[in-house]
Amino acid sequence: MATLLKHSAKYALSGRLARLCVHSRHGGLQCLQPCLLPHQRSASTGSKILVEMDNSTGIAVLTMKSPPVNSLSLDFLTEFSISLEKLELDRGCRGVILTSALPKIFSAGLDIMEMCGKSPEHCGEFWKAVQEMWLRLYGSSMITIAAINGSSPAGGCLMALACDYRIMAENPKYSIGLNETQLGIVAPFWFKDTLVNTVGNRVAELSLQLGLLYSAPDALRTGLVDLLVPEDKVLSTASQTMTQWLAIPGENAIGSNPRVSSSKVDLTPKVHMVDLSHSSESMCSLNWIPWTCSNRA
Ligand SMILES: CC/C=C\CC(=O)SCCNC(=O)CCNC(=O)[C@H](O)C(C)(C)COP(=O)(O)OP(=O)(O)OC[C@H]1O[C@@H](n2cnc3c(N)ncnc32)[C@H](O)[C@@H]1OP(=O)(O)O
Repeated sequence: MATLLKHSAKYALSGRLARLCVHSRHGGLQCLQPCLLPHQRSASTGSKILVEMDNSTGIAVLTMKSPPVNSLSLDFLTEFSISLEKLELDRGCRGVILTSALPKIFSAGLDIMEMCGKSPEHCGEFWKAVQEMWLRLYGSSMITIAAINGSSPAGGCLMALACDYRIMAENPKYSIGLNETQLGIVAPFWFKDTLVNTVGNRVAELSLQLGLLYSAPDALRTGLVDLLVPEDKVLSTASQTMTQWLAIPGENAIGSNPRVSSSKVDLTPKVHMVDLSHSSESMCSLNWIPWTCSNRA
């Protein structure tokens, strides 16, 4: 497992996800139904994720559509990771916009029902799925933009932080942040490192210790998000921003993957910087599931 995590999420996780596609009892790829739309667009939808791909631009929109709050259940996370893996393997896809179909909510974070009264085996499977979601998103070779069109606490914030750029609706009622400590849960080091890489040490320290949820304007001030726009402009702005990012010359200029924009050059190493290798075994064991740790204490 250590070697698996040390290498890029892209290939390391393919095997497991591929097996899930075939054998998953959680639905996964089996429920993805492709269909064609005009103008070189294609779409596939599962029960919780809609993926729309524009083949002329190489931009995919991944829309979370799991009412009431897009909570990150095991089923959701499995479908999410499979959808992202499919896009990663599609050489025509260069950028992914992550957004929500639900009014007022981007994602409520981890599904609390997955953390209560479940067997240790289930908790282990769930926690691995959380890690896989993060590895796949943070380690993606595609440009990833979060179009945050609603509140996004805890694991929802982690999803947004794992993207390259964050655009949020300028609605002061929407909040975002890693509020785990408010729930009596210690955010794992890779949650922390993802936040530090975005907002810096001091803001991350205050944010995590106090479990702060920021309003959209405060999130912009602290650097948690990069841009606020009117709610009805979140997706169109994300598309425009994506086009700008994709215009940066590809890495083929320096003899590497032609799909990958050079703006991603510093991103893949972020997964390595967060040194998962030394602790990956324990991360994937029950000892490293934060809420079971606090239960034992
Ligand atoms: C180590 C890492 C550990 C943890 C990371 C995490 O992600 S833990 C989860 C943390 N999430 C939260 O703290 C979010 C809690 N939810 C909210 O703050 C609000 O629900 C939210 C998302 C702002 C939406 O508010 P709104 O007023 O629009 O809806 P309401 O609160 O009435 O919720 C609607 C129904 O959704 C259920 N629900 C909400 N959050 C979750 C969740 N995280 N998991 C599962 N279910 C959730 C809520 O219970 C309501 O259900 P209902 O049956 O209608 O009563």
